[in-house]
Amino acid sequence: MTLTISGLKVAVGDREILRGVDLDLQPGRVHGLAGESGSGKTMTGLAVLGLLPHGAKATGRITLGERDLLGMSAKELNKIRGGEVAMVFQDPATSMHPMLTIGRQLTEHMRHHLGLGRKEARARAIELLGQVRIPGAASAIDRYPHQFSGGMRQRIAIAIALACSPKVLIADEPTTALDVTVQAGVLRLLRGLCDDLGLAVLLVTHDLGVMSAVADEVSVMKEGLVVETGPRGRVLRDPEHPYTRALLDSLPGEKA
Ligand SMILES: Nc1ncnc2c1ncn2[C@@H]1O[C@H](COP(=O)(O)OP(=O)(O)OP(=O)(O)O)[C@@H](O)[C@H]1O
Repeated sequence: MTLTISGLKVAVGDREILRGVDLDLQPGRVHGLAGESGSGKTMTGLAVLGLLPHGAKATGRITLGERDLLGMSAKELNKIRGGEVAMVFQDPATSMHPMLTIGRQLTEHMRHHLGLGRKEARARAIELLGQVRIPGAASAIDRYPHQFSGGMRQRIAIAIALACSPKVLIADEPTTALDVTVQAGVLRLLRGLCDDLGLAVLLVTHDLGVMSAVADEVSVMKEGLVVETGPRGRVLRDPEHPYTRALLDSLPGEKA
């Protein structure tokens, strides 16, 4: 399902944080969103999920298929969030409950959103853990988050995000907190899931290396606006905007 953001503005008090963002996410495509710290990447993702900070006001349109998410009631949005649109955050330690087994975290989600019974939910949880390549899924399901490495925890967080078969996945700096040696594996996993499940993925990252590894399209944000958008190869090799060029020039010895 296509998710289209058009003319999205977000203000907190009289401060404009997003000043008219346009983005188009397509099924089976990874759309990378780059830009300096504070440019509004995270706010864009949070706006899609209806999770903006208290007091923030959003205008414009965010359409999922035919439906406008910005016009939805809190109850309707609650159904979409975690159901049709899911999110993976930078630090899996903060998005998972430390005192609950990963099986419990996976199944609660499905029981709540999909109304599955205990047994069914557990079977699907094991299947999901296999899908994100957790070894020995049938026994891993009864362990706690701290019993896994950071990379494995992020894979589990991805499994939780996928539990209700979302159409859109927003991944906000999903590999930034990870050791470089495991980053590539998590990115490959995201890419594979996008292809296999036809997910529309928004990959928020300040890291253009991450971008060049997996994104199909790239958008670059600066001060609350998308200043450039296009196919990855074109944007990273032949940027039109001086700011994108400056971002590329700041990469240590690496060009996309
Ligand atoms: N809770 C909040 N209330 C008000 N303003 C906020 C809040 N959180 C963030 N902001 C402001 O919104 C702007 C955009 O922040 P955002 O987190 O979207 O940037 P970002 O591009 O994701 O940066 P980073 O790469 O550092 O995460 C920043 O100027 C930030 O100060």
